[in-house]
Amino acid sequence: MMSKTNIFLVGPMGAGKTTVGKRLAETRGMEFIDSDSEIEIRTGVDIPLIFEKEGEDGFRKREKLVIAELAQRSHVVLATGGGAVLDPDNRQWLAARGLVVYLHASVDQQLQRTARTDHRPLLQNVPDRRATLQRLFEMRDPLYREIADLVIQTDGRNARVLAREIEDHIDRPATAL
Ligand SMILES: Nc1ncnc2c1ncn2[C@@H]1O[C@H](COP(=O)(O)OP(=O)(O)O)[C@@H](O)[C@H]1O
Ligand SMILES: O=C(O)C1=C[C@@H](OP(=O)(O)O)[C@@H](O)[C@H](O)C1
Ligand SMILES: [Mg+2]
Repeated sequence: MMSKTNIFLVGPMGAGKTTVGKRLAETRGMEFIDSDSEIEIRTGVDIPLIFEKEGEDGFRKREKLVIAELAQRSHVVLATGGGAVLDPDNRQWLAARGLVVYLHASVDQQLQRTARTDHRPLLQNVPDRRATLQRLFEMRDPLYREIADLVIQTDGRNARVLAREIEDHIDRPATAL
């Protein structure tokens, strides 16, 4: 499948896109790119500062530029940010240019895996992190599903197992996908 040489990971914060993506790229000998890291490299500042100075809108514009460009690459594993699918153009580019893997996680699991992080501005200074994650998830889950070629349940499963499950799917004959 020539058009599917890329693997694009989508899903909510704490699904493990960055962690699983790195591992997958390593085992398959592919380049790993994280759209958030790419934005930080290009701007020279971190994501929270971009939100602070430019708001979420400013961040989304930068995210869109990066995704438009990275989706044109070949043979990459791209971990997107949890909100990358909000933009219809982003969804179209991702769907057209790679195998889209939705890493699914329950809100409880998202909450656990984002507990110690201070680099996710949407979860900072909110009165109820669970309610915030729940609201985002309800809004975004249909968008992840809209473009997913593959949905992987991540609750209680480690990154190694998840990377292998994705590999198993990729290496199956195309008819079985
Ligand atoms: N399958 C997993 N099992 C346990 N912990 C995980 C798993 N995937 C990720 N983590 C941990 O959860 C946190 C968030 O993971 P991350 O890869 O940054 O998620 P995302 O990029 O989807 O927001 C990190 O501390 C990471 O080590
Ligand atoms: O869900 C979101 O809107 C966001 C998720 C983050 O990426 P991760 O999903 O990798 O945490 C990052 O892009 C930014 O903080 C916004
Ligand atoms: Mg990430």
